[in-house]
Amino acid sequence: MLIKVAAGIILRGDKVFISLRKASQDQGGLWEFPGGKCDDHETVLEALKRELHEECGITITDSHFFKLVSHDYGSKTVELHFYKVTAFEGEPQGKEGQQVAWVNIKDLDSYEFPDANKGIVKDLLS
Ligand SMILES: Nc1nc2c([nH]c(=O)n2[C@@H]2O[C@H](COP(=O)(O)OP(=O)(O)OP(=O)(O)O)[C@@H](O)[C@H]2O)c(=O)[nH]1
Ligand SMILES: [Mg+2]
Repeated sequence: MLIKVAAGIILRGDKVFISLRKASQDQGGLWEFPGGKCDDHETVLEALKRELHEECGITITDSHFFKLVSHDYGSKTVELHFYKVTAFEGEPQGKEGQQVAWVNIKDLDSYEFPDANKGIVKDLLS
């Protein structure tokens, strides 16, 4: 099964906004870049806008494609489309009750992310 996912790297100065996946979710207890699965007939950018509005309460006004990562978790393969989100309206928050944090980009490696994110975290640190 191939799952297409849009994820936003929400940036403000030298900080990035991350959220904690709930224990009940896949990869629970790990930090992530907010986002989610693309619906049928939806572009990745539409999915990114919808998911960041649903999960963080923001409206994206500027974003740029950053990287595509395919990762095989065994039971499924995710195709993660990462976008840098550089301008938005509203203050990001955990709209679904998830724990969230603004962290310094240089400290990103002290947070535990899913395996699929390891390369992205490295890229952001370099
Ligand atoms: N949003 C997000 N998902 C990620 C990241 N890294 C990663 O491996 N994933 C995987 O991508 C898949 C889909 O993401 P999701 O669970 O956020 O999807 P969703 O918001 O539509 O959730 P739902 O199906 O509960 O409605 C999950 O299997 C998740 O583990 C990441 O940085 N951000
Ligand atoms: Mg999600």
